[in-house]
Amino acid sequence: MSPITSPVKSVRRPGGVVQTPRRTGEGTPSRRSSGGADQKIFDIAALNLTSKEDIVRIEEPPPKVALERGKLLEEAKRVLEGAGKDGKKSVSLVVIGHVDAGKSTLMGRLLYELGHVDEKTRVLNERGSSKVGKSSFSWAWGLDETTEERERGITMDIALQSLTTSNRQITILDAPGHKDFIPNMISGASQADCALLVVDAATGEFEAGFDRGGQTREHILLVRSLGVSQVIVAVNKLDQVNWAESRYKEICRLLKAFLSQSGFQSPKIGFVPVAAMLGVNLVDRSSIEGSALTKWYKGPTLVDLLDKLEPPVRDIESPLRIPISNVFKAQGSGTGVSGRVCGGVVQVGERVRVLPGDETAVVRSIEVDENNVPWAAAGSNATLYLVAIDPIYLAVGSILCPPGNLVPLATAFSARIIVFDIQVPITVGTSIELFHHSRDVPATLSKLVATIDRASGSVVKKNPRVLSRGTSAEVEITLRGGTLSTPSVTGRPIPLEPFSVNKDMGRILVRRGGETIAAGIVLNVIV
Ligand SMILES: Nc1nc2c(ncn2[C@@H]2O[C@H](COP(=O)(O)OP(=O)(O)OP(=O)(O)O)[C@@H](O)[C@H]2O)c(=O)[nH]1
Repeated sequence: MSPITSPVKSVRRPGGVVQTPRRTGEGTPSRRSSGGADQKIFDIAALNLTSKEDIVRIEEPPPKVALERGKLLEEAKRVLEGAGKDGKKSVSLVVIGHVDAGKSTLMGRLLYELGHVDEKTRVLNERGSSKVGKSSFSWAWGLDETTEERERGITMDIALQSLTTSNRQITILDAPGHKDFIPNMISGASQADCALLVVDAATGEFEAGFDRGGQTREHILLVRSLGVSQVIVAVNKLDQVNWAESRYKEICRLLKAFLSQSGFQSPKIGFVPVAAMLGVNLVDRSSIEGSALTKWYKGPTLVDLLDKLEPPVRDIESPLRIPISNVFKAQGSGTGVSGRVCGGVVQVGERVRVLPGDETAVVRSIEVDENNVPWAAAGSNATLYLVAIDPIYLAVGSILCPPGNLVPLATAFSARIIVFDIQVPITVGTSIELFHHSRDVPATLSKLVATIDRASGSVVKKNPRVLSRGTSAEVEITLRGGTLSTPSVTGRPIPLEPFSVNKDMGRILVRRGGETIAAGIVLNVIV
């Protein structure tokens, strides 16, 4: 079969390898990676696949499976139930919020406070950022690693980090806030269990993010639609408003109402006042600056809240599903792919099928949170090093599954969607951008089957002419071919599974003209 040509985007692993993205998506600016000294640039298109080196790689004897299936499941269950390494439960957290809310600064400072960033790196980032006149971004430099991100002072792609608290092992996905990079944010959010929403308390800034068109609102709706049900809200930059309790309370009140309306339940929403740049109330608030906050705030710190995040139930009994969010050249032999395990368990030595396509690969090794592990179960954000496959068959958006239990391929499917707060109603034939995990493809809303009552699920109107804001509806979606900017008639099939079979695999987002217009779940594959 012909090689897969779907667009490639990247998720960076700090200090690791980076792949140059080749995206064609509407509203998705191309991103050039700087290729820092410790970063190896890898472009699939530039690979010389017929070189001797690659042939040797492909022929390397693959490792053997260590555990028989039943034993593997037993062990995975035991570890997940009784918690993982060091008795810590694992959760993944996407950091979201409007542009410049302070997401990268917060994570950079938190990693430092928790001892995950050494003093030498901190000083280097401080000096480097000050040299280019961006000293206020020195903490963000710990996550924004590319030259372009550092020069522009914005996050453009997802940065992966991990940190530990007393009871949790947390994988952090720092998402870009700028609206041009929403597709990358969606890719990160679809790999997360929980969200950390950062909002800027400064006068006018919170409002800019929260008003219609602001990313605070859009990110909340997106993460909830992608299955995230726990959120911590860090009300940041309180130093900018003189640590005013009234401002904090007002922001909490507005956000709580919007979060509830978006489907978050009260016990799963936490609020915490912070000043990321000064490090106040992240791990403690004992500093001089923190004393202004302690006059009225006696609640938990950010770390206290992180330490209580509850991992959702992991579906390890279901067949293996790993949507690929990143592909890169491995050091040594093979190709690295990373993504969230959305079902089942994978172990070293297993053969996996890559969909779409006819190819299989063997798992040479697995990394979770930068540690080598013998297996990875549902819920893990894992990196798999694959051998016995030509890397040209590995692409962002493809799915890894067992050769004997494939994900159906679809060019048309039915879905239940909820229409967001849109200005222009949706009509039959609307051209859309369909998002499924890290894949985005051109598609058409080919049929409006019925509008549905959100509470009872019963049909309100069959064959409606239009769908307006807030409507819930059953629709049919047909993929189109080509690229998002130059679509053609026939779409290539993509792997899709109904929500009733696998929740993580059955969620979709619908965008039009750079705006997210609906979220939904896959009901049935039609063809
Ligand atoms: N005064 C003050 N400034 C802060 C604080 N936290 C972050 N900033 C500043 O806010 C600006 C934006 O910070 P970033 O961390 O890059 O924001 P971001 O949300 O990661 O930005 P994007 O990812 O590009 O959306 C920087 O100039 C920071 O120094 C804070 O607690 N107080």
